[in-house]
Amino acid sequence: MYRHTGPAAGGVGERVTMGEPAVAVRGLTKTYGKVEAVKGVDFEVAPGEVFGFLGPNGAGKTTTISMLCTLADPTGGSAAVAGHDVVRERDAVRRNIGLVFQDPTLDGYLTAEQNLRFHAELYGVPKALVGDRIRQVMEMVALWDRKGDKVQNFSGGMKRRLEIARGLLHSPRVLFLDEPTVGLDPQTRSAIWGYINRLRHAEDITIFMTTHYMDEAEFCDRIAIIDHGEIVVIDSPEALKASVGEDRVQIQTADDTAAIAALRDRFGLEAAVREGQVTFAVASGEQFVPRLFAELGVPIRSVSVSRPSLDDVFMSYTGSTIRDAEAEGSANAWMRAMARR
Ligand SMILES: Nc1ncnc2c1ncn2[C@@H]1O[C@H](COP(=O)(O)OP(=O)(O)OP(=O)(O)O)[C@@H](O)[C@H]1O
Repeated sequence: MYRHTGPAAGGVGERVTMGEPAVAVRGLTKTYGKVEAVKGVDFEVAPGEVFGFLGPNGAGKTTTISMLCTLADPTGGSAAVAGHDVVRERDAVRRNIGLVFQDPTLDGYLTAEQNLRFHAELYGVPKALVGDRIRQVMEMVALWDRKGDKVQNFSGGMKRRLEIARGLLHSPRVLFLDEPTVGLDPQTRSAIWGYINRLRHAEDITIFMTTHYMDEAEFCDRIAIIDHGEIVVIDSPEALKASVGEDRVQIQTADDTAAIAALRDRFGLEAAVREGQVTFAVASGEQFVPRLFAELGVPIRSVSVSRPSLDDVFMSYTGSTIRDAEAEGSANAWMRAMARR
């Protein structure tokens, strides 16, 4: 549990030397028995960056973040956070990081403020600073007026906001957010992103987050796409979309197999069924659609054309959409569970 991972009391917020990466990872590997959860990943995150790990369920995001937060031991490679090795300098790493994980770890029977005071004590935040700092972080997530309420009466979104406030309380150099908005309604998700965006301007902090939501990945300065434990590509969302270039066309047809064959034979296009629709990429979708209707030879029920999105980037680099990858992962998990019976 989170509270057991606190560092020895003492120091808050050691400074990262200028120019030193906030996170530096070399050949980081984690295996669980036969499962290679993370297969030797390499990347660096610059100070002040919002860096996102984007991948479907089971891709290895939580395992990576757990190793960076010293909650899991790597089986190979190395990682340094705020200049400290995650294996040899655990306490120094823990002093310099804040964590917001998927499962809430707040004490429901305590008030919001009591939860934060408990955390401040655990992290050795100087007593003279605690009151002001609690107010500052609670105002940042718009919970100051609820400070005296028991957390068990909070909504899911309020709890997540309080966790973010708690993660920031000891002025960490790097804030780790594992799926910060998973399970929340769209309105609360967008509010949380508002807080995160304000936070990056208000605090001198690096943010490392994981997500499987494409729209959230758009907020990151750079994203690493992770699939089956490997990083497939790292770049800014804009550069990744530009690298894909082509428009995505999706059609619903009376006969998908015939449509895929016709696209290959008549237009030289490779198409596949994605999310239940025949999907392919062309340079200019709008210009291509009239030709498609005229020449495909298979009745088309509907057509949609979209500019490259991170979905297309994901598909282009992994050969699957993130939703199909998640569906495949669930099916595999189900088959493994049935095989064990
Ligand atoms: N403690 C564990 N024991 C055995 N296998 C594990 C353990 N933790 C993770 N795994 C396996 O490692 C792989 C990566 O899991 P991980 O939780 O890192 O993925 P993820 O990308 O974070 O997915 P999610 O978004 O669902 O959390 C999966 O195959 C998972 O089943």
